[in-house]
Amino acid sequence: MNSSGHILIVDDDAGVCLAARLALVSHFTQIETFNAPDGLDEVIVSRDIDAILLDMNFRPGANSGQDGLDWLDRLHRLDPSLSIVMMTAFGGVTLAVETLKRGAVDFVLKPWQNEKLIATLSAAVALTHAKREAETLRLRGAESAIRPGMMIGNAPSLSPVLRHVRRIAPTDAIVSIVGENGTGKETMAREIHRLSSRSHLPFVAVDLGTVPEAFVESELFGHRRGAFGGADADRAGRYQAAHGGTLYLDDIGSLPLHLQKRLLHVIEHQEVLPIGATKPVKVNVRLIVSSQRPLNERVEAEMFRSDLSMRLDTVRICVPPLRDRREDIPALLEHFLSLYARKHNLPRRRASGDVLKWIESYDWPGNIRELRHATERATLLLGDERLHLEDFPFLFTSRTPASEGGSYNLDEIERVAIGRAMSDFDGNITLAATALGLTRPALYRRLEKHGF
Ligand SMILES: Nc1ncnc2c1ncn2[C@@H]1O[C@H](COP(=O)(O)OP(=O)(O)OP(=O)(O)O)[C@@H](O)[C@H]1O
Repeated sequence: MNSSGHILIVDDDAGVCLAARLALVSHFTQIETFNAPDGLDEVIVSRDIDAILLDMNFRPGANSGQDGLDWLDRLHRLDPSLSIVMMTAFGGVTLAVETLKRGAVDFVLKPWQNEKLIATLSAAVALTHAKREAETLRLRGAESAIRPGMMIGNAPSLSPVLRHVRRIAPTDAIVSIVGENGTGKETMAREIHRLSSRSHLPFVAVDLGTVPEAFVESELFGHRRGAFGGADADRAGRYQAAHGGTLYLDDIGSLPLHLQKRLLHVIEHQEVLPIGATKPVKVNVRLIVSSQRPLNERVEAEMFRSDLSMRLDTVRICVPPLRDRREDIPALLEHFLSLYARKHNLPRRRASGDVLKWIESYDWPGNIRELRHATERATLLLGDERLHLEDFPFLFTSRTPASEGGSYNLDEIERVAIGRAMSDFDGNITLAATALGLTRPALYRRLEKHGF
């Protein structure tokens, strides 16, 4: 029997490592041995390991098993799907039970019987594979809910945008998407790709705002081996990687001036010249770019070439901020609540009318991304299944400061005091009401009156 599997054996006794390797080598695809667990965390995050056979004691004379338990905890936290089988010459039943409670999948006593060792590790590898497959399916299920085609939104301010998207998607036109942070520009770009004839070919996204300036050229257009120090192999750029499909350049306004002419050339000739290459490579790519502000503002500031701006900005799609499409907030909230409940295996929380009203009236400066993160946080903080104002303390922080300047208007003073109390007590109604000298219903009435 040969179980495909990559096994690590960790024991300070080189003889034990050798004996285990000999017993296992013809049954698994790869065996590695280590005389100490130091550095194991790096190994398991950087390589595809299927099971670990881990000793309990690593220091001379130690026999308490504490080292093994500590490493078991550490590795298990790092990758809960990875099966760890413990081995010891000293452990009795108590220690065995303790390791199983802490996440080990099984326990082997030294000296072992080879058949038993092989069977235990085969089962451990199979378990790792099953857990990873289940995890992949679960995440795939969870993510698919936010994949293109499942875009949430039918607010009146979004409908003309979506109509426009559907009209231009099947063409090869370059599209420029403009919108604030987190409004869904990349989601929109993916939707355009999905609705185009290129949908079965790659969609490649590059956030130009995060690529250091010195690397942008190589990132986009690639390089040949030896083109510069550190270029030890040919590398295709993202433009080539998107061949046949769509290239999405986020934050196009930050493309360095000296590369703007090159991009224009690539668009016009549909060919890229990797750094250090002598012959250009033909590419067939549909380009979608995005920016937070219209590109002509960068042109006016002399940070962007007007010829490139005109080429990129012929079809412009403006994604409205969430505060201008509040009608979509309940659906988005519901969507993220069920997404994160599934992703984290937690009960799905429900938003009652009052909480929903406040969430809807908040301005969401970070737009859909902020709503998404706030919903994930609220799911993880799970107090009970109903959402409470305390789960969204920032709803009040942003409303507080308007009139710090010393207004004499009693109504205004009341509004500021309530905002501050809600913020100081993280949205906890009972504590805020007590601090303000009000009953809970009275505080609710005033929150409503002041439009919190
Ligand atoms: N219509 C939508 N329905 C569901 N989820 C959405 C929708 N639009 C955006 N999202 C989610 O909101 C988050 C932000 O979206 P996205 O990354 O597309 O925004 P962006 O405008 O490109 O952000 P940035 O300005 O940072 O580049 C993502 O997690 C995305 O899945």
